Amino acid sequence: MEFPDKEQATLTVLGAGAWGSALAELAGHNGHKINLWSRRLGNTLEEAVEGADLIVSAISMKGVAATAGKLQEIGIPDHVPIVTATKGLDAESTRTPSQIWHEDFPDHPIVVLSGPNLSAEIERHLPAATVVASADMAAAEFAQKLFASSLLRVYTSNDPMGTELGGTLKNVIAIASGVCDGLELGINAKSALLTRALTEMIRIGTHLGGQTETFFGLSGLGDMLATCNSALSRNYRVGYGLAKGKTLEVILQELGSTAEGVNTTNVLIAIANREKIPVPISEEVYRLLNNEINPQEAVEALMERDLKPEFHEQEF
Ligand SMILES: NC(=O)C1=CN([C@@H]2O[C@H](COP(=O)(O)OP(=O)(O)OC[C@H]3O[C@@H](n4cnc5c(N)ncnc54)[C@H](O)[C@@H]3O)[C@@H](O)[C@H]2O)C=CC1
Ligand SMILES: O=C(CO)COP(=O)(O)O
Repeated sequence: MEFPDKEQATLTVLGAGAWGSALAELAGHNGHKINLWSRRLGNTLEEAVEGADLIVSAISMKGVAATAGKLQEIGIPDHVPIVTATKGLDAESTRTPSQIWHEDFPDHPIVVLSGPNLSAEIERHLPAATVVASADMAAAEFAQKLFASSLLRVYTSNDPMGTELGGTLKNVIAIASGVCDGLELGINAKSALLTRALTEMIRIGTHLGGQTETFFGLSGLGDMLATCNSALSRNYRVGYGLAKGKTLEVILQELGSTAEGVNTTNVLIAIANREKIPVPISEEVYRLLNNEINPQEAVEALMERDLKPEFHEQEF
């Protein structure tokens, strides 16, 4: 499929929160025309997608299925790619955002955009890199061209599932990392946590269809490093706040925006139990978020697990 080679393309960005606004600004910086849609802006979805060369979804996980359903009723021309930038798992169906978009739009190229992209840094025009991944390489290259600039280096990938799961699973680990820093456990502990967390992400991520090497790239390890080391990350702040004795309710109220890791942890544990995949770090995050243990007990539980080799033969 050939995509339009225009100086000025028209992009529709669904979701005018922190990430949707930053993505709109990045594409706008390249001279493209942006139609921004959100429930609060007052324009209709129908108006927003009219004439779009590409549609970007940056809405929170909880709104993806309903918005995709509405857009399906409206209909969009077949060749228009849908780029999904949401990092989460659907609470009801356990599907990823790209799976939802693909089921509703089986004839459209679906592209996943994910990487170490803290929106507050992007808004300050600090340099960053990201990945656009799709089974349709021409569509990934089209998205690459629209977003790449001196502000954002964009790589392509043919592994949408691995790219999407890296960005999604690391939010659970960011909560654990915030706990680690909040309890002031030190750099040895944090290095151990993040390294074992990557093994855990690869174990579940490859089981769900991602490629191992993708988790070592920008959308996996890269995003884990960004999110697990920055107080700009809302998921990190959830863990940090819990370690400092705040309740989840108060932390989320103070954040006032999306921390996907909370819902993702619950869905991930449902998947891990169903598929019988061990996810010990995520399991402790789950118990902590659900008031079954306190932060100190979570650390003790991880330290006291059965002794074992670092790698199983079948891993990697
Ligand atoms: N902020 C960041 O640094 C980054 C965020 N992301 C991901 O992007 C997604 C959105 O995050 P933010 O923009 O930061 O969150 P936000 O809380 O700032 O904005 C959320 C957006 O989703 C919309 N929304 C929420 N529920 C909805 C529903 N039921 N129907 C339709 N729209 C709905 C809101 O109106 C708003 O436009 C999340 O999945 C997040 O993990 C990805 C990369 C970076
Ligand atoms: O995904 C992100 C950075 O890549 C944003 O992280 P938070 O959602 O934790 O703020």
